Amino acid sequence: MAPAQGKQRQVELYREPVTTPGLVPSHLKRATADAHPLIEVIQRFLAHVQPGSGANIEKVVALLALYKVIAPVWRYAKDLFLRSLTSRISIPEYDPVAQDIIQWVSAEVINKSPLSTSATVMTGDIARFGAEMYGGYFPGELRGQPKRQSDEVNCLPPVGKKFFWVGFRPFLFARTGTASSSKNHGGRMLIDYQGTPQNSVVLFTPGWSLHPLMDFVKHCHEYKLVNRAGTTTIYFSSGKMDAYSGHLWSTVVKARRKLDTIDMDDASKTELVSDAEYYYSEESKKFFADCGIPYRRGYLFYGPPGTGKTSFSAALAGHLSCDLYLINLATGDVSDGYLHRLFLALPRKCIVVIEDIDSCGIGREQGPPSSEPTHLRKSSATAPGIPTNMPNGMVFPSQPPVPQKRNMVTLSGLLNAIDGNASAEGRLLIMTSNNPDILDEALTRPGRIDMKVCFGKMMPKAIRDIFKRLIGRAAIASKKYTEYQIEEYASEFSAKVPPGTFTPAQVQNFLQNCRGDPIKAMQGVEAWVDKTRDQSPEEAVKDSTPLIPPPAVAQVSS
Ligand SMILES: Nc1ncnc2c1ncn2[C@@H]1O[C@H](COP(=O)(O)OP(=O)(O)OP(=O)(O)O)[C@@H](O)[C@H]1O
Repeated sequence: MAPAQGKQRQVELYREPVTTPGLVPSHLKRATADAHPLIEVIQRFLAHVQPGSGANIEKVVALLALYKVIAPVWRYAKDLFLRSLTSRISIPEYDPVAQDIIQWVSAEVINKSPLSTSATVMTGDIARFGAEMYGGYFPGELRGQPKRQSDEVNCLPPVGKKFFWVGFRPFLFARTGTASSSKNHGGRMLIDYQGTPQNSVVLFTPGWSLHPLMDFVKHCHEYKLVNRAGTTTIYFSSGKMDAYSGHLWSTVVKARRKLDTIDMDDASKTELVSDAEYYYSEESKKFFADCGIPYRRGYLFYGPPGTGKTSFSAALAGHLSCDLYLINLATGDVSDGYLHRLFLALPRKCIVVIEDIDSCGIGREQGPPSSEPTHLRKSSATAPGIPTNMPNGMVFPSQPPVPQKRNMVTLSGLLNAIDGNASAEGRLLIMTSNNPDILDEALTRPGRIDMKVCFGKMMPKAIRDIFKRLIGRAAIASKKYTEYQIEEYASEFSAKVPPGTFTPAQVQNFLQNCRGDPIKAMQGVEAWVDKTRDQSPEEAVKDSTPLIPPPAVAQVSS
């Protein structure tokens, strides 16, 4: 008998309350309980504490059933309102415009509102990943002070919706989830020109005009420019699209490098800078348009490694207040199609650098280069029709053979990407090369390359300048030396360094190790020159890098 009693008690305890008789149809009660498991718990609890209270249970269920019916109607009404009474814009998240908006919402809505209840929070390495996703900047990164990425916690808008006011106008900001996310907010996932789903940012505002939205987008862009003065965003192609974010480019934000920190021939620097400034002037834009010339400009920077080709490109981007896009074809990961997509995704004003263009095998399509050794050849910079500003007769040192990597980009693919019909206009293209002589003429012909600039080894003035910058500034700041003394030391130092022998990277490396001490620099320079003179730039830098010996292993006698 005992087991049978136990069974009956169990049935009483867990009898199914949704089947209680009443006005609410039982299938609706069942649907409610299915949608909200908590209802089941409440009903069971009420049935347990007050077994005869069918009416109470009925009220709870009736209320929730009402909610169940009203919720989709409310959603539909809200959607109908958004569709018919608001204007909206959708922007793929990889687009810089979307990143400007995300930054604004992060800084002005999420971070300032005490009522923000959700955010995407990132820190450390994840923050770096976030920086890549969100265009490389953080909401806290204000007044040109990039924060250290490793220990900052940053709040970005969560996937979902955020409502805010700008003045008297309400806005609704929505971010879709990832391509694989089940919550992708009404299917507002954008499909890019390749048919790949992209995360997107959607903005709504009441009214039937797009103007308020466009004004807001402009406002976000200006906000970015103001808050990010003093930094340069560097985009680099990793060769693969990020499967999570769908981004073609990864980014880092760096403190803006000033042009006066690049030691090079003054005439070349001035000519390059004024050419680039003119290129982006209104007058030049009009000239290109009037003449029907595609609005593009190209430079070839050539010279030994470590002479500042990439550094100058970054400084120029900072000077022109635009972003820098770096493409390294030598990784072997970039194909013709991918390169084409990279160029399609460029904004109108930017500097694109294709690094070490000679090292990826491009230029070999038209047959092997001259058999004459590179270090004996004269520069081809005096090609007719191209303004040059390099010292003629420049002789390059012998270069170690560059290991050829798998080359997935063909010359025709590269030409098509940089100035094919589909290629965007407005960019400034810089190709860098250690061996300009082996480049195919089609690549460097006027129209594709408008200026060739040599980045050579250090001459006396540049040596004095780098000494004053790397040693003099700290020494004067310490008040141990006067400006006059530093001038004297700089001249003495430059007299001891043979001209045209060392790259800026080599001299920089030596001076850095002197830690702002001019006496140490003067004492060590002759020995350094003797030791380094015959080394290749890479060997010299490696050799002067202090090695920390492994800890001594204690001898244990048995
Ligand atoms: N002309 C220069 N003025 C100031 N610093 C320089 C200059 N050239 C090189 N450097 C320093 O040397 C390092 C390497 O420079 P960078 O990468 O710009 O050289 P590069 O010519 O682009 O080399 P590679 O051909 O290997 O890409 C950087 O730290 C940079 O600060």
